[in-house]
Amino acid sequence: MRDPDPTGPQPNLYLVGFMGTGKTTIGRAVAYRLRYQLFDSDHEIENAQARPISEIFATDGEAAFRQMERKFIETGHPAGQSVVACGGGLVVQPGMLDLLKSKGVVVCLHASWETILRRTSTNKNRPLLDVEDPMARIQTLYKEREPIYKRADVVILTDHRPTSDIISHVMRVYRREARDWAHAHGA
Ligand SMILES: Nc1ncnc2c1ncn2[C@@H]1O[C@H](COP(=O)(O)OP(=O)(O)O)[C@@H](O)[C@H]1O
Ligand SMILES: O=C(O)C1=C[C@@H](OP(=O)(O)O)[C@@H](O)[C@H](O)C1
Ligand SMILES: [Mg+2]
Repeated sequence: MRDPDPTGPQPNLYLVGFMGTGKTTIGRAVAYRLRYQLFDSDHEIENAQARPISEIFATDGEAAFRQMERKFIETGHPAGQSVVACGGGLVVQPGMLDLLKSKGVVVCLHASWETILRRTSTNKNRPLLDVEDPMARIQTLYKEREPIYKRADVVILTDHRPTSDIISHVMRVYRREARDWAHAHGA
């Protein structure tokens, strides 16, 4: 089903949250329903660099990747009518959450550690979890990042929920938050 209210305010929607919470999957579906452009920060960086994230991490290191994420957010996408599925660490950089909030609505997808482990164990393209004990790494990183994720405009739980349910929830929340965002930003 497409958006029932295409006449409301149309600020960007930023999906943030830990690896495996469904940002890429949900972002694609929500962009389709809103008839917005979809940007996935990971895919944008891989395209610009013409190499996979694992290679960027291995060759240039994580700090260089974070710079690429920052550059994408600062210059690489339109100011409205876009859904941006962010890589899990993008929003954790200093100042980034407030920057995203100034540009649009920020929704965080949440999942338990067990769900994250299950959803990320099927592929090896997340270098930070390509370690001997991925659960320990998930827990450490999550604890570090949680204070930032909790400061999103809205946090949506995704454990044991079909994607269709989460998509509807994100749509509902986006419409409400978009009105508040437009009001606060005089848009
Ligand atoms: N609600 C869900 N229920 C079951 N599997 C899901 C759900 N959301 C995402 N997935 C699966 O989890 C994996 C990671 O999803 P992805 O969208 O890549 O997450 P992220 O971009 O947050 O890392 C994919 O295989 C996806 O199909
Ligand atoms: O959390 C992170 O630091 C990362 C998350 C990944 O994106 P997803 O959250 O889409 O898996 C990707 O950007 C990179 O592997 C680093
Ligand atoms: Mg993703």
